[in-house]
Amino acid sequence: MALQNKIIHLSCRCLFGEVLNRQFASNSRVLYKSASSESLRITAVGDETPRESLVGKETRIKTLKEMPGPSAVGNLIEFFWRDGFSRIHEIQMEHSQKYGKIFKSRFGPQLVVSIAGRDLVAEVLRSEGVAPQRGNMESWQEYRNLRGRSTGLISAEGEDWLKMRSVLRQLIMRPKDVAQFSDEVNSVVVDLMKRVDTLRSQQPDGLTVVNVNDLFFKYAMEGMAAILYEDRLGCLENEIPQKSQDYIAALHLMFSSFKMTMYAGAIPKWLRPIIPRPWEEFCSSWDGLFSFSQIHVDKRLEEIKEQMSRGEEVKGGLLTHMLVTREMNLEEIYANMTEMLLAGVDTTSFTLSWATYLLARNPEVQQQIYEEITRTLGHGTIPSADDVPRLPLIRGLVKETLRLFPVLPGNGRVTQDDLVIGGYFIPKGTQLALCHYSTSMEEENFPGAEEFHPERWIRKDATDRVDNFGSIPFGYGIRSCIGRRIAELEMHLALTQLIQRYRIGVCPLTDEVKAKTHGLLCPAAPINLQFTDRTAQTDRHS
Ligand code: HEM
Repeated sequence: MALQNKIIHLSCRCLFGEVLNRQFASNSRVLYKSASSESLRITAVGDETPRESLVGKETRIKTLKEMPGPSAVGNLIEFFWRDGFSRIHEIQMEHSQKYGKIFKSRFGPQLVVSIAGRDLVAEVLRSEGVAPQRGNMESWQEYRNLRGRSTGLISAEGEDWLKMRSVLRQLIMRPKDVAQFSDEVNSVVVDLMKRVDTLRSQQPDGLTVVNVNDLFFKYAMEGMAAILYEDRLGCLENEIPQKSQDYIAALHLMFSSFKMTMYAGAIPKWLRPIIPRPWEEFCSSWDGLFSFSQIHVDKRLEEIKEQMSRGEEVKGGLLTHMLVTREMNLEEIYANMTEMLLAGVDTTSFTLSWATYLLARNPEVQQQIYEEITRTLGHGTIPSADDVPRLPLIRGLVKETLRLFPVLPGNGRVTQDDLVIGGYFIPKGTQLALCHYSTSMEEENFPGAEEFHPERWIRKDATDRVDNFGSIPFGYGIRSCIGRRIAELEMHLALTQLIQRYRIGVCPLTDEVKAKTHGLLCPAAPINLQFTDRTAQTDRHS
């Protein structure tokens, strides 16, 4: 054992955020840690002397072998026989109830340690280094090497990731940076409302929008194009331009093969000549996505060049800034635009679908939110990013939706140091799965966890921080979602205007809709909703 007969440093963050460095002895079979210590980073330093003051307060650190978890065969049956891939969120819950807040699973040669406790998740994320690694991205990197493409923020690691992250962080991480996109987003919201009117007018009842996710997919795509490419695609028009239809089809293909993008890497390379299809589809869907982004980036680049050649001042948004400053090279810009689009469309559209579904099924909550909006903005005022802090229930609505339906039900990390988590020694290089879905459904983290209560997120006063590692749908810390503020802006502005204008109701066509995992947590059946114009009468009754 690598740590045999050595002193280990345990660096733990106490309740007040202070980092405590401790030394403990290890011998051939037993490692020790303080019973009260939390996240622990371990470094072997080759000294055998235990700190006397700690002796007696210690508990034994257990090994991975001792960690409970489902058997490898059980996992195989669960995933391949019982279609576990579409029930990852449920399996998380079942396993955490059965094996506890930390357990191990084996997927072929890959050992994964699942962390299903709020405080343990907090420990892992709070003890991260400067460039955390999310998971095995080998297949993504292999595609990029094959085509001479750059990695983007999702697929990059180490120095490459740090460089790109520091560029993008300055541009889109703070609410005030994305507030400047308010007008662009609102112009897309106007098109969204027109589209709602058109779609419901095509139904016999004049109210129903069938499969709202299709609508929100187009809204999210249009919104992302407006922000990322500084361009409009016409996805929400009655007649979608052919070019944009092709893009949408390409994106649907990309998203529908998302599972493939996640699992193609799991198929060993030597199997590719025998089963070539997964890898081929994986590559061709990436080809489509990269070329989609490249067309838009190149178009903006040409416009900038022309403006410069005419001696005009170049003004613009995110892409213009990136192209003019060249803090990233062109290939890195293509890659980041591609990966941000991939990350930003389905995530936002599924969340909007769930949010409207929850509003429809909870009319009293919808009415409270409507009243907050009219009280704060009056009737018909178009909200901007600056208004959102004055609409705590709209923010609570998005948070509560993402708690109940976290688009990414789990997240990954590869440990970059030896760690002790939950009393177990976890060697460097171990794949961790952070079980966000199960922590967000735990009663001890969220009383009445199954219920929809947007108001649970409202702060009572300035000291009341509703930080809860039980629900961190955008992740936490240095490697968290870079697009969080963009996604929130798109969702807050769209939901505020939808609630202002319509009473959203359940439709007889839709019964209860369950969630399934398809890469992301998405509705297992189409969500059909009714959008009734609010009038003086419907304003008062829900
Ligand atoms: C409801 C909407 C969204 C949700 C719930 C969401 C959630 C997440 C989560 C959980 C992660 C992983 C964080 C971690 O590993 O700690 C992530 C990463 C990421 N997201 Fe989002 N996301 C959303 C929208 C967006 C949007 C709109 C964009 C683009 C503008 C975006 C771009 C990214 C990127 C580039 C990363 C990788 C960051 C890095 O590795 O440094 N996301 N997102």
